[in-house]
Amino acid sequence: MTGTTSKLSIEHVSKTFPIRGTGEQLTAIEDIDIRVAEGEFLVLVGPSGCGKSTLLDLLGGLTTPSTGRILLDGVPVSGPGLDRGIVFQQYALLPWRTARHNIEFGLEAKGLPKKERREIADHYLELVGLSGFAERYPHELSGGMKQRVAIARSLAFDPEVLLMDEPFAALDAQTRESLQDELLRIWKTTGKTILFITHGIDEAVYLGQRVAVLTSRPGRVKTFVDVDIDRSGEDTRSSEQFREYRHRIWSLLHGEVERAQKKEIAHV
Ligand SMILES: Nc1ncnc2c1ncn2[C@@H]1O[C@H](COP(=O)(O)OP(=O)(O)OP(=O)(O)O)[C@@H](O)[C@H]1O
Repeated sequence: MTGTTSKLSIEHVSKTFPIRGTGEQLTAIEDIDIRVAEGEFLVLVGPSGCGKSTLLDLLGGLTTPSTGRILLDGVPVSGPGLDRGIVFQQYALLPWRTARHNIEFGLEAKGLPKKERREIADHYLELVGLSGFAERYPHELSGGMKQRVAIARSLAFDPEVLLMDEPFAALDAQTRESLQDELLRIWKTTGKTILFITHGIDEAVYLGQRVAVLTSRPGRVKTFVDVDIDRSGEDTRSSEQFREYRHRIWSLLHGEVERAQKKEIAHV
């Protein structure tokens, strides 16, 4: 895949941080090279501490790479922008705004008139299955519903890519699985390019067209796995195909998780 056809290019990106009081540097991620195609659903999976949040901060334009570069539609990312929608583990909804007004938030920043904002917000409320909940405040919604609002809010300003940082990690297993289905449906409907970060192997296999397996710190791409499974059946997660992919990714991650745990214990 060449740089010109990629929606999002992460080109040989490394990030180091100074270790306070030592004069030394910690390499959080090293030589990460990922090209995400337009409309692709790419999942990053890696052990704790491998630099997933560091990479997301770089993609969000909150920090800059120590080496390498990040391009969106061929243009270097130079700061935060509405061309990237970010959905976090914690819903980050404004508690004093209703679901509809939370979704309208990004549209206000874009300067859209009130009527248009409302129409767009209602469209995305419908897309995430919350048409009847427009007037509810976040504390009146379940965790799964709040995350649906967060997804709707990110989609409403029509970003070029959707960056998702363990968005379902705080939800119970059943809600998580139903939101995974919803997300696949939304992805098919909107054709958005999605980069999804997770610890979960099942989640990675279920959602990703392609899964990038990361190493323990410093985070590097160990390998890419193309996931080609039939998700149209009743219980995809129990299929033989699914189990084979899960085992393959588990095998790739297993050693990395052990290495990460040893490092944590040794505080290195
Ligand atoms: N601002 C910073 N200054 C110094 N070190 C940092 C900074 N941010 C992250 N690190 C270090 O970089 C490494 C990667 O951290 P990061 O939070 O990106 O990992 P992660 O994969 O998101 O972790 P987790 O899965 O546990 O959330 C860690 O060792 C962390 O301590």
